[in-house]
Amino acid sequence: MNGTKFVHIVDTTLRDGSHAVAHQFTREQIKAIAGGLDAAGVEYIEVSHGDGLAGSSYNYGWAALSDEEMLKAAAEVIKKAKLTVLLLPGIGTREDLKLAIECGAKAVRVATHVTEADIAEQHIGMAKKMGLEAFGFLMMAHTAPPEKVVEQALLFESYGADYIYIADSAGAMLPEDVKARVGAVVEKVKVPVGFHAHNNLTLATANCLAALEAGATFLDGACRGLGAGAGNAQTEALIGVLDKAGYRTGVDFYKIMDVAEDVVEPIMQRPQVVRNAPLMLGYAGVYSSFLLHTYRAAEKFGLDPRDILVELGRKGMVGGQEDMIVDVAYQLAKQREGN
Ligand SMILES: C[C@H](O)CC(=O)C(=O)O
Ligand SMILES: [Mn+2]
Repeated sequence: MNGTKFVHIVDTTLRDGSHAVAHQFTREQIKAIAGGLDAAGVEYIEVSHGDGLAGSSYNYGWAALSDEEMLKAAAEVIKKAKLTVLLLPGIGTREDLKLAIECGAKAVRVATHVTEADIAEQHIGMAKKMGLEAFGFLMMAHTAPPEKVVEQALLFESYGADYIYIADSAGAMLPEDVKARVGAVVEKVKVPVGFHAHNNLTLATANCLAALEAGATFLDGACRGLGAGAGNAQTEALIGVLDKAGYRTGVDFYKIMDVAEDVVEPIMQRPQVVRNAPLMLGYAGVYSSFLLHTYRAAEKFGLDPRDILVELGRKGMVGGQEDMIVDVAYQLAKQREGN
């Protein structure tokens, strides 16, 4: 039992979940989900295109709504939670961040590849100057050893980040991998540390517990797990598990289950189960956001999505290289023809 240890919950249904609905959330859906999460007591509600502010594009996928429309819809119904946005340096700009604040954002997660924290210096600095809570979010953390993750986390901290997040973007980590990275970072930084899981290997909730054991105090979830690849840790399940394990979250278990079942489940385009391709994402260590792009490329070239994912993993493709998926599929198809 963990006595009275408090775990801060960031729900990312309306951001990571955007990947799972091909960025087509409507105003009504955003209002219903954000309102439900707020009433359930979720502390941070992340709302953005799946790839962050200004992510709507040919490369990442066009969104049904602009950032402004999404954020305003959420802000209209949020009474207590902190409206949070994601920003990837190189995609989102100062202007996007200013707009997000005008729409009610209180926190930003500045996300970089795990070895590229240095590109976030200006963005974290300007977020702090603008009065936002700033998270440094290290993506694809399984690709770097713990010492490297620590080095990068310290950079975020030196830029003024209030919190550091370690993201298992490919859902590729085992609990021991999570403990090694989260534990090493917790030991070296002074700010609180969080963990963002993907369920590609069915380990999202177990990995969240491993992160807490290693000293994390922030966790991400998404209702029904709605997120890229096989999705994220299921917020409602996480709340139940944390309660049983003796942690407090301030989130009402019944209310969050109702948001998941009555509001999120009806809008899901497919059940967030671990099908073969998402499982292969985790096994091959591929960025979860590549899943839908891979399905499309597989269909176009008559390939098995798993073969494309294995090749993407072998090539070490990272977020931002979505355009290379078609290229890899084309090369594989040509090789097959040759054989
Ligand atoms: C931009 C990514 O989708 C951020 C994220 O959720 C991850 O790396 O995982
Ligand atoms: Mn994610």
